[in-house]
Amino acid sequence: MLQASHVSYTIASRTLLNDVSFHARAGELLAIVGPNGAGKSTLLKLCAREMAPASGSIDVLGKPLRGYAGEQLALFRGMLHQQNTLTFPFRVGELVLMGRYPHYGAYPAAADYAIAEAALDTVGMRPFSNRIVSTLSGGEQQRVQLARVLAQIWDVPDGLLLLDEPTTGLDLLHQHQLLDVARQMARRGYAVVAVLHDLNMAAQYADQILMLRNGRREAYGTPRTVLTAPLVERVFGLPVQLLDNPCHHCPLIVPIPIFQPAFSHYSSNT
Ligand SMILES: Nc1ncnc2c1ncn2[C@@H]1O[C@H](COP(=O)(O)OP(=O)(O)OP(=O)(O)O)[C@@H](O)[C@H]1O
Repeated sequence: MLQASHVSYTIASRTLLNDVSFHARAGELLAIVGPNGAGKSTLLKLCAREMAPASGSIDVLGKPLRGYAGEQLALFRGMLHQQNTLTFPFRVGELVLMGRYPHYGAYPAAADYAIAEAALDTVGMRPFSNRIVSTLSGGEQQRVQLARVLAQIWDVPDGLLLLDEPTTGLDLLHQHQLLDVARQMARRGYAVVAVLHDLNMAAQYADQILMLRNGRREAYGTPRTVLTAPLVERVFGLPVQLLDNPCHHCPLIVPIPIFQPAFSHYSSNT
């Protein structure tokens, strides 16, 4: 579905991504993981065509990403950003219906309303349809934004769903619910790419993992091949123990704290 080949990105003579290649396949959820500043969001923005690579190529459905018109892309590529700022007091239902905008002419059709409602149902936010979005909690807003993106690509056969740290601000139930929805979208035939910080969530939900460090591809493959203790330790700088998750038959990463007491230099004598 999406093929990135030898992608590099430079800004102000600083290389943020260096020779990164991967394939996001239809039917699969690909997790991008890595330490802060590794280049994960930058890579996702390149995949969304919000920016263009300095070198290398990104193809979608066998065609260069840069060859698509913006309106064409909006029909099948949805992107959930880390932060979404609203400058107008939209209601929840209105905002989600906006996701359908690329698909309708002057006015939404009955099918667009139905899809917006179904997307809100999927994230459990339909009872909030009439609320002003800014009055919702952070996690509720995140779920509404996901519904908007889902509504956008709901009825296309081979959509591309890009999620940048989608579980931020969500409670335990809704973190899992969100990634379950993402995986269900993948199983419906979409290619789903999600930037995730929680390696155990990536292990549980991703079909493939791309691990970045300092803008470079450090590892790429199934959770079992990528999430090894030596690699996680090397990339994240934290010793971990690797167990077998008995519920999901995937790796379970247990960090081993190495930190000194943070306030030891403020002893009672000082
Ligand atoms: N416009 C910019 N100008 C200069 N540096 C930038 C710019 N945008 C991003 N960077 C730097 O590029 C690096 C990669 O940023 P990016 O947001 O892709 O990282 P990330 O892996 O998503 O990090 P995090 O996990 O903290 O969200 C960071 O060091 C960031 O400071």
